[in-house]
Amino acid sequence: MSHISAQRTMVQAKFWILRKHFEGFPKDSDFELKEENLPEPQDGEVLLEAVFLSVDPYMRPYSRARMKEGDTMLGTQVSRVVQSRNPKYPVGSYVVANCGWRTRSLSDGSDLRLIHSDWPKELPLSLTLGTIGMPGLTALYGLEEICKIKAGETLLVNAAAGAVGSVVGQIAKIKGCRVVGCAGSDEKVSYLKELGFDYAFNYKTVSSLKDTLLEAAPQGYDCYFENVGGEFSSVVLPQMKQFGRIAVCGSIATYNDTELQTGPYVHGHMIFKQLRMEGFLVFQWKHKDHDSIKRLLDWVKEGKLQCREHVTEGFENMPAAFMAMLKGANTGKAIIKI
Ligand SMILES: NC(=O)C1=CN([C@@H]2O[C@H](COP(=O)(O)OP(=O)(O)OC[C@H]3O[C@@H](n4cnc5c(N)ncnc54)[C@H](OP(=O)(O)O)[C@@H]3O)[C@@H](O)[C@H]2O)C=CC1
Ligand SMILES: C/C=C/C(C)=O
Repeated sequence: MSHISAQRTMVQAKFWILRKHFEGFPKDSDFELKEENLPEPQDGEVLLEAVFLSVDPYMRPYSRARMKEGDTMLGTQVSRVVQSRNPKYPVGSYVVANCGWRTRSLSDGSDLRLIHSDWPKELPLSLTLGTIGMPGLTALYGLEEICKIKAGETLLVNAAAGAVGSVVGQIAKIKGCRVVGCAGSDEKVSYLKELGFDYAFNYKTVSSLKDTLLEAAPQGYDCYFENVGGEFSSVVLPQMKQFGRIAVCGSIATYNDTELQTGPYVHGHMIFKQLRMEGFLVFQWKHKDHDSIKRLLDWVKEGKLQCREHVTEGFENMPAAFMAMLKGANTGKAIIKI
């Protein structure tokens, strides 16, 4: 009898594993879809059902640094609590969960952030994975903690139509800056103009990146929010102003490289322009997240911060959505909807 009841309470979960470490750009065959049965939650545990999942650039470098072949693809999701033996997370509540590419998961609560029940009805919960989540916090901290941006300054941001970049540009505008952004298609450039960027260009079609940067800001740049890395930076550095600040947030142009890129050395510009260049990870300011999330949410509610999402339907399409994001298919945050 007890055997029958145990069988009845199992639920099926699907999950994507890293079948083979990526070599260069990821391939379909690097991923594998698996299934397993999950038991009922034990004391302190909850059973989660994924509603929205995130695909992010960090999954590419972190796959090598933090995963071994056979591991579940890492990542965050918005999930609904469907069974609970943890009073902090009642049935029906929603959480941001750090449980990877999975449809259902058991959690002891340690990797969850509750989305408060007063979350505005008119806003999709998926924003907690984008503008009002990790990418939005990255934009805010990079600007305030690293660039220490001030009204009247000129900022350059690349991958500007993406999850982080679109928030960077808009916050810089809120703070009274002149904002120059670039992205990889004309449609994205139109979006940047809609968002209020002062100058936007398609880095894939300009005849000279150097001349375009010069035209956009003849006096140079006070701050550079670096999302891309590689050759692009070599062109930007000479155009920084004295005492310019560079927030090194990401290096997506190099994540799929099999050999290290070399470029012009930066030292001359760093010294004679007295530049400050600092790499950072968003988690450094975790202690500020609670207040920062509220600030981002308030800006969204006030209409000062606009959000766009690139939504892919279906858990089975996660690898395709991830690879498409790495190729630039997304405008705004890349999200998977179950
Ligand atoms: N330091 C931190 O704590 C964090 C860092 N990041 C980093 O920020 C960056 C942006 O992340 P996120 O906003 O989530 O992603 P995005 O939503 O911006 O998506 C990635 C975008 O990168 C652009 N891109 C891809 N390949 C290249 C290339 N070779 N050269 C130039 N642009 C390219 C594409 O846009 P396009 O069409 O314009 O080329 C693509 O849409 C990444 O480098 C990421 O690793 C993100 C979160 C936290
Ligand atoms: C947390 C995200 C890190 C990067 C580099 O994307």
